[in-house]
Amino acid sequence: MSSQRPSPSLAKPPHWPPNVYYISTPCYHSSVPPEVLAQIRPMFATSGSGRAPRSAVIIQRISDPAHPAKGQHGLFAAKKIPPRTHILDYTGEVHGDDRPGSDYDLSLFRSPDGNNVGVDASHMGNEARFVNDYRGVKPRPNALFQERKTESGELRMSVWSGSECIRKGDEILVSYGKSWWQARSMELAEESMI
Ligand SMILES: C[S@@+](CC[C@H](N)C(=O)[O-])C[C@H]1O[C@@H](n2cnc3c(N)ncnc32)[C@H](O)[C@@H]1O
Repeated sequence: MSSQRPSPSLAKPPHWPPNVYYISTPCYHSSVPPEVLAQIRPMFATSGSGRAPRSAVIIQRISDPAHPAKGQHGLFAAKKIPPRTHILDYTGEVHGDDRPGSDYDLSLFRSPDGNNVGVDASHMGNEARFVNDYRGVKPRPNALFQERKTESGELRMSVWSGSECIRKGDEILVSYGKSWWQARSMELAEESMI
C-alpha cells in the first residue's frame, strides 16, 4: 500500500525532526477505500494549507523537570490566541488501516458501515504533532481536537483553543482521552509480562 509522496520543498519550522516529512496538507494513503475518500475529500476539494500562521505556534523542547514529557517537545503559543479559535490543522497520513504502534495517530472519521479513518503523523505531519496531553502538566486542557471542513469540503482534524484565551508562551495542551492512556497502560503492562 502506498501514499502520495509528500512534497519535500516546504521550509521546516525550528526543532523539526530530521526523519519526519513536514507537510502542510494531508497525504492520502491507498488504504482509504474510494467510497470513504469521496466522503472526506470531495472530488473538487483542493487541499488548502492547514498551516497556522507562522507566528501562532512554536515547537519547543521541554526542559522543565516536573513535566512528564521532559526531554521531548511540545507546542507553545507564539502569541496570544483568542478563545474558540482555529489554531492549525493536524496534518499527516490519512489512512484506513490499523496503526496500533503509532503515538501520533488520531481518529478522523467513522463511516456508518464501520470504516475507520485516522490521521497518522508519525512519519509526516506539521507542528500539531507536537501537542501534548494536559495530564501532569496543567489542571485542564486549554485546547481541543475538533474536526472542521475546509471551504472546498475536505474533512480535517484541527487544534482549536478552548473557552479561554491562550497566553503567549503557554504550552498548548489537549486531552488525548482516557481510552488513549488506557491503551498505553495496557501495552506497558503486556510488555512487562514478556
Ligand atoms: C503526539 S506525541 C506529542 C509530542 C511529543 N511530546 C514529541 O516530542 O514528539 C505523544 C507523545 O507525547 C508524550 N506525552 C504527551 N503528553 C504527555 C503527558 N501529559 N504525559 C506524559 N507524556 C506525554 C507521550 O510520550 C506520547 O506518546
